[in-house]
Amino acid sequence: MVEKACKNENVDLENELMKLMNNIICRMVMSTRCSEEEDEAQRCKELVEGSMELAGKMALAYFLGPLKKVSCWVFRKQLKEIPRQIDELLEKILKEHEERAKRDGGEGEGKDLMDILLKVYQDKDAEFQISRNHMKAFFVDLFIAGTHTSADSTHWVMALLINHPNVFNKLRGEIESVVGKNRLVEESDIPNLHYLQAIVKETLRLYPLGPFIPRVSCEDCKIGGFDIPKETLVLINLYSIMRDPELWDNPDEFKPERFLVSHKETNRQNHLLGYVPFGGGRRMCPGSHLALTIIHITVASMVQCFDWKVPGEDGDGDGGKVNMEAKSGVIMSMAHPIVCSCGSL
Ligand code: HEM
Repeated sequence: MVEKACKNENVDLENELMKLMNNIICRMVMSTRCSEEEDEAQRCKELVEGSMELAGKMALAYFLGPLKKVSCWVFRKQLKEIPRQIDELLEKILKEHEERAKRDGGEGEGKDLMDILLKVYQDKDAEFQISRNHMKAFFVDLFIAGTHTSADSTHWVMALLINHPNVFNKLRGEIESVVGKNRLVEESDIPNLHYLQAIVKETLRLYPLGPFIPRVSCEDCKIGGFDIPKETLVLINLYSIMRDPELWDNPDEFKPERFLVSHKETNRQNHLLGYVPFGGGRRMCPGSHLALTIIHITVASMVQCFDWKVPGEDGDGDGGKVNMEAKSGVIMSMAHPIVCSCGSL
């Protein structure tokens, strides 16, 4: 990004954010990065994208009921091929980790998640015995659930900031007053960046990445006056809950200030007002803290270091607005990814 800013070239934000989030998860899981030379992480990214696309198509067919069985037949080749390729890649990386651990006698530095799980896997006295398949499934979960979600949410935050220069400037002012002008913003600064946190919260309220969450009724029940028989698939519409005018003042308006209240009050409000971008209950997103940490530090760095502009109608790089339309599908991504200039300060 710095290179592109220096050359005054346009940045494809969706692509850059996806690379960044993939790098972060790859580093956590297996100490590798997603760059041109290191194809393992790049391969992970491609396989995750393939799985997401397939999962989206299958989910759509599933929700349409009778098409469920037909879709398994239509996508049978991909349903076999993608998991086989993921398994092959993960097996290779697991073997490399095992060999490295043997060489280091288990004392190597910089342990990643794979090293930690391998230790539990090899420990015959562990309280819970995990298998190789457990480990692989866990890594796939982390990649599928953790990369697109964080990248797309950051994308929405930047879109709203570009379209609301007053909010952008106020955020930059906050970063300057907390961090100063002589160093880069760090993770430890985040608790003091209240306006930043409010902006991210407000973005996730308006653009929840998973707008619907599925549940299956375990017994006959009534919801909102409707009879729901046992074992019915129910979709909970998080998007509508978070734009419900009964719960939120001017629900369609981007107003981060609504979250600038004391911590205690925010918790009370979130509870009462149905703030549910990460779902709720037992199956609530277990990655919410990680996601927020990543989104906060990414947005703060992008606002601290760069000026963001999308081309205007005359294509002159000034005063343009980002189109906020969402793509149709089970994930709420931007329909028109941002391509913009990012002059560095
Ligand atoms: C802004 C980013 C994210 C958003 C908006 C988000 C949202 C969600 C939502 C709405 C659910 C369904 C919850 C429910 O059914 O009640 C979910 C589930 C899940 N998320 Fe996230 N997520 C994000 C980031 C992450 C990250 C970074 C990870 C892990 C690295 C992660 C891992 C998971 C997993 C494993 C589940 C399934 C939980 C289960 O079924 O028990 N998510 N997420």
